[in-house]
This record gives sequence, C-alpha cells and structure tokens, in this order.
Amino acid sequence: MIRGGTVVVATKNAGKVREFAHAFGKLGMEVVSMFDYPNLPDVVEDGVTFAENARKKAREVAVALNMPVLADDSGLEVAALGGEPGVYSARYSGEGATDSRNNEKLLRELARATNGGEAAERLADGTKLLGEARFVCALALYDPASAEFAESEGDVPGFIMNQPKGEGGFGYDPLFWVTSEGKGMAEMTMEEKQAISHRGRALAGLLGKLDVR
Ligand SMILES: O=c1nc[nH]c2c1ncn2[C@H]1C[C@H](O)[C@@H](COP(=O)(O)OP(=O)(O)OP(=O)(O)O)O1
Ligand SMILES: [Mg+2]
Repeated sequence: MIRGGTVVVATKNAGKVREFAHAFGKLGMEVVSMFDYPNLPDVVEDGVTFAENARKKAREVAVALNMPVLADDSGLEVAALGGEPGVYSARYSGEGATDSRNNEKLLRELARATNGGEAAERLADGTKLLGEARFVCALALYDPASAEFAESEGDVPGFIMNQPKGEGGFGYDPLFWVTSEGKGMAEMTMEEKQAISHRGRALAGLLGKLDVR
C-alpha cells in the first residue's frame, strides 16, 4: 500500500477521498483516487456483498495500474427495510442517483414501512427516530505483485431520523443518528466521525493487520 508515501484508493466518491486523506495524512501519507486517474474504466459493482465489491474494485484497478490499491465498498442497512439499501446504497434512487435523491427515497420508504413513524421515539427537539440502521464498510487492499488481499470490515449502529441534522459528512450522514455519541453523523467533525464510523473502524482493523502505525 505504501509507495513513496502515497496510497491509491480506487474510489470516485469525494467524501471517501476526504476521509481517507485525513486518516492517511495523520500517518504522513498522501492519498490519490480515481479523480487522479480519470481514464481508467469503471468497475462494475455487481457483487452480492460489500466485501466482494471491495475486492473487485481493488483488484481491477491494481491490475490496471500495476501497483497496490485500496478499495472501499460501503453502505447503509436499514432493519425495517429488510437490510436495504445495502450494496445498492449508491444507486438506491436509480439512474442518475445523487445523495439527496437517495436520502429522499430512504425517507419515503421508511415512512411507508413505519406508518409515518407513528410509534417512533423522538429526540429532545422532536426529531423522530424512524428505525434502526447500520453503516457497513468493507476495505480491500490488493497487491498485484503477490496477488494477495488484505481485508477488513467495520460497522456502526444507529437510527434513521425523519429530518436531516448537521452539515458535515456525505451520503446518508445527515439522516443517521449515532446513539452512542448522542449526535447525528453529519454533526460530527471528521475526527469524531473517524473515531466511531464504519470506515474508521475498518481502516483501524486493516492498518492493524498490516502493522502500520
Ligand atoms: O460514511 C458514510 N456516510 C454516509 N453515507 C455513506 C458512508 N459510506 C458509504 N455511504 C453511502 C454512500 C453511497 O450511497 C454508498 C456507498 O456506495 P459505494 O459503491 O461504496 O461508493 P461510491 O459508489 O459512492 O464510490 P466508489 O464505489 O467509487 O468508492 O453508501
Ligand atoms: Mg460505487
């Protein structure tokens, strides 16, 4: 993974790039992403699990670049939706999906599944906690020289709120309440998020396996 202090991350998600840049920056490493390699073909994310997709993204890009590459496949699992959107989190709202359309669909589906949240618990400010959820992150690092993977997974439990809170983060963060912190995910600083998030936990696990400190 460490080549001249640079980590290649096979992602086109700017939010992930910011978080990895922050985490690896603390270790004195720089991050480059698929924004720096715009001509590489897209990887088709047709795996059934986060881990499968992470391995696919890492291996295809690593083989194309002939160097070690890290990939992240992540998403949101909502209990009342039978674990959806899961591996479909990025494309939940279909063709041309965006974070805001995905969040709108999530609220629509969860309102339907919970009868408008009629039995929902409320936070002090009246925000409804519509249902239990968790974020999951699978990380895979592939080294084409050895043809070996290093992998790690992390998750964080919480609840989906009926209205957004906070300006930070990306993706589904504005709707995700982290009970253990008493805060919305988008209300946290990057440092706070990294300490408790699915991605932070997965990365700590991976660095532990690789003995990077
Ligand atoms: O910390 C997070 N906070 C909020 N939302 C998050 C987070 N982590 C993943 N998510 C959501 C965003 C996207 O809807 C899906 C990831 O999908 P996923 O395919 O792994 O990433 P992506 O397509 O955005 O970029 P790429 O595949 O190039 O890495 O889960
Ligand atoms: Mg993706």
